[in-house]
Amino acid sequence: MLRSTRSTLYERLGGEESIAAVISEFYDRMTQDDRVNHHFIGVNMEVLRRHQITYFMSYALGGPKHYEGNTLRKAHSGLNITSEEYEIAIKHLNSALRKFNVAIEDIARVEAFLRSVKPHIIYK
Ligand code: HEM
Repeated sequence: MLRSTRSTLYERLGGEESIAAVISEFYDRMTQDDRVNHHFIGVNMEVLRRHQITYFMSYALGGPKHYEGNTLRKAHSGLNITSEEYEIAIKHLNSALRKFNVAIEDIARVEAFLRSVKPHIIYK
């Protein structure tokens, strides 16, 4: 069995195709959730989905793609995202990762990364 130190999260999640599926599931959940979906009114979801996929692949998961979107701080400035809304996003992403049978310790790694960028996303 591959030891976790011998492969990247990107590889263990199954590469680009699986990550795209997780991100789609994540956005389905976010846009169906009345507590947060007002943030996505008028947003080009296809562009957002693509940026998210490359963002996760390059920064969060150690994959090969290069993210070319806005910085997280710039993308979320003015959106007034609260800490509670951020927690809802974490829960939906965890559920999406579980649905695709990602190992619990890898889900924890993704969550730890996302917590490290929380100050860039929420409104203070
Ligand atoms: C949990 C960690 C999060 C990460 C890693 C993240 C990541 C990103 C990325 C990479 C983009 C694309 C930037 C671009 O298009 O150049 C983006 C845009 C956006 N995010 Fe997040 N996000 C997070 C949480 C949230 C939350 C909690 C909300 C709202 C409830 C949110 C709402 C948005 C919106 C509305 C945009 C589009 C802004 C626009 O196109 O004007 N994000 N996010």
